[in-house]
Amino acid sequence: MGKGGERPAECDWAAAGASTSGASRAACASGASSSWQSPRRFWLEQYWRLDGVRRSSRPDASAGAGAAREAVWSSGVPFYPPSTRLWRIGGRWYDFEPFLKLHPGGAEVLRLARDRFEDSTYAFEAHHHNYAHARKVIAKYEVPAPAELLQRPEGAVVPGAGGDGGITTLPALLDDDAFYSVVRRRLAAHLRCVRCPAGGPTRECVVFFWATFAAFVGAWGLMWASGSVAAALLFGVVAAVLGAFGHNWVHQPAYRLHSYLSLDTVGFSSTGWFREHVLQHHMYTNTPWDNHFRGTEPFLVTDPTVPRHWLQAWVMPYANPLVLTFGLYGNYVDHCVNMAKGSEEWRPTKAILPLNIALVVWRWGLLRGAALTYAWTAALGLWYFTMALMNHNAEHTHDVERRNKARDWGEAQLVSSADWGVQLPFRRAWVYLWLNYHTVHHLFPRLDFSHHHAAQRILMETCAELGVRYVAADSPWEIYKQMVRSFATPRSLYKSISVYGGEI
Ligand code: HEM
Repeated sequence: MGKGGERPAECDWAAAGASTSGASRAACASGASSSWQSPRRFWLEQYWRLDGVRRSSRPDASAGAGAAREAVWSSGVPFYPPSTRLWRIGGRWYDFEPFLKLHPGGAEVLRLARDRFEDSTYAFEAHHHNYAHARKVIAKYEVPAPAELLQRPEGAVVPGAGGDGGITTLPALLDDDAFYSVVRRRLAAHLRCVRCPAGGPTRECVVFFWATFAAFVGAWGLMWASGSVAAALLFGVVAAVLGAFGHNWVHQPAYRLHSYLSLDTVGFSSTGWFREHVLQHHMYTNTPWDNHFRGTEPFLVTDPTVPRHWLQAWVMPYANPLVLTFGLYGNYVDHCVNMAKGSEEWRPTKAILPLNIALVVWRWGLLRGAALTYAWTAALGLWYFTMALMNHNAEHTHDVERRNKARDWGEAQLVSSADWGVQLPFRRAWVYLWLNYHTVHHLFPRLDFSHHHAAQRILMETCAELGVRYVAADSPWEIYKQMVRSFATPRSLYKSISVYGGEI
C-alpha cells in the first residue's frame, strides 16, 4: 500500500504504465472504490439530489430555432445551458440518460453538469484520471448535434467588471501530448502502481478522519460542560480540521455521508459545496464564473481586474483576519438567503449550527454563550479561510494575461492556484489543512488528499520536463503577503478574463 500516498521507490509512473495488470483496489481504504449499486448509495443519492434548477419552467431544446432561454443561476452567476436533454463534451453531443444509473460518480453530478452549467467538457476531463478509458465509454452515447440549441439571450454576457470575460472558443478534448493529458496519465499509472486506481483515501486517512470526528464531538462536549474559552478555541481548531476533511470528501461521490458528517455538522453545506465548489469553482477557477471570485466582496476584493475604493485598498486587506473570523456565518447566511430565494432546498441539517449556538447560550447565558460561540467560529474561520484565500490570491494567480494564454485547462489551473510547503507528507500537512497542495488538488479534484504528496512530485517532474512554468513558495508567509497585496491592488486592471479561451 502507498502509505499516506507516498510513491514507493519501485513505483515509477513511467514503468507503472506498462505493468498494471495485477492492480487491485485492496490497497485503498474499504469503500474507496465506487459503489453505485449499493442501497446505501441509492438512498444517499435520493437524499442529496438537489440542483436548484426549476425544470418545469425551462423551455426544451426543441422549442424552436434560436429560442432564448432563461438563466440558471448558480451563486450569483447566470448560466445558459444550451440543451435540456443532451450533454456537450469537446464540441460533440451525448445522450447520457441511459448512463445515469451506471455512472460510478452518481446521476446527480451528471445532471448538474448538463442542467446547471453550459458545457460538460471540463467536468468530464477533470474527474477521470484514466481519461482514455472514460472517453471510450462515452463514445457509445454520442448522438448527432441537435438541430436547435437554446440560445443565450441578446446582451447576456459573462459578468466581469474589468471586461466581459470572453467566450472565444468552446473547450475541446485535449490531445495525448497536451500537458494536462501527460500529467493525468502519469497520475493514473502511479495510482495503479500503489494499488489505488480510483484515487480514494488511504487507510491512514480514514483512521485520521474518524479520530478527528471523535475529537470534534469530545471538544464540543468539553466546551459545553466547562464554558471555558480555551475549550471553545480547541473546538474551533478541531472543527477546522474536520471541515478540511469535508472539503476532501465533497469531491468524492462515494463519500457523501462523510462529507455530510464533516461539513453540515460544522455549519457548512455539503449539498451547496457539491454543486458550486466542485462544479463551478473548480471548473472556472479565478474567472467571473467562479462562485468564489466575488464571494468576499465588498469586504475583500479578489477580482484582479477592478479598482478598489480607499476602504478596500487601505483598510480591509490589513483587517482581513477580523473579517475572516466571521467567515462561517457568511457562508451560512449566504446559504440561507439562497434557500429563501428558492435556489436551495431546506435541509434539516441546516439546524445544526443554530442548535449548537442555542445549547451553549442556554447553558452559559447570552454573553458567555455568545463569547464561546464567537471564539470557536473565529478560530475556525481564521484558519480555514486564510488558507483558502491564499490558494487563489497569490501574485501569479492574478496574472490574467498568462491565464488567458494557458494552452490547456491544466495549465490554466497552474496559473490560478498557489502552493507552499510542498515537501510535507500527509500526516504533517494538516497544519495547513492540506490546502498547501492546491494545484494538484485542482488538477485532480477527485483525488483523495492522502495522495497529494505523491501527485506533487509527478506534477513538478512533468512541468520541468515539458517546460511548463510552475511556482511554489518556500514559506506560507510569502503567499500571505502576496494575498494581502492582491486584496489591496488590482494586478490586472481592466483586463478581460477569458472563461473559455484558446484550447482551455
Ligand atoms: C459530464 C460529466 C461526466 C461524464 C460524462 C462522466 C462519465 C464517466 C464515465 C464514462 C466513467 C467510467 C470511466 C471508466 O470506467 O474508466 C466515469 C467514472 C467515474 N466518474 Fe464520471 N463523468 C462525469 C463527471 C463526473 C464528475 C463531476 C465526478 C465527480 C465529482 C465523476 C465521478 C466519477 C467516478 C468516481 C468514477 C469512477 C472512476 C474510477 O473508479 O476510477 N464523474 N464517469
